[in-house]
Amino acid sequence: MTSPDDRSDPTQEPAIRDEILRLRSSIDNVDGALVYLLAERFKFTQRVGELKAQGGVVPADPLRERLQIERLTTIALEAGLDPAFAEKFREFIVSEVIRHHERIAAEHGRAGVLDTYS
Ligand SMILES: O=C(O)C(=O)C[C@]1(C(=O)O)C=C[C@@H](O)C=C1
Repeated sequence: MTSPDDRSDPTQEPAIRDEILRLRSSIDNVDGALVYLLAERFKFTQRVGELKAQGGVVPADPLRERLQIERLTTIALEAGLDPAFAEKFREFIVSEVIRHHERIAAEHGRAGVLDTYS
């Protein structure tokens, strides 16, 4: 498959160009893996959202998030990643999950109302 990067020629200098193109291929692999991993994560959180709605549990869990931040800060430091960036990334994903949970809870609520009157 051709990616837009294959068509973007960074420089005429062959040695530099070749290394950049090799690196871009590795970057594409990592980006693809991240998308697959995120899709897996959202499958798990979808189920958590359904269970929370079923059990009447609120979407956000601040204690769980505090533990996530502690754990990911340690991992980021070990891995040589800026922990502030790791936290921004976690927060970005978890906010989206909470939005999904809220939608699932609203749908569950509506289904509950329909059940009552059916
Ligand atoms: O673990 C949960 O309770 C979840 O709903 C999952 C999750 C997450 O995406 O990791 C999302 C929202 C909560 O605030 C905490 C964690």
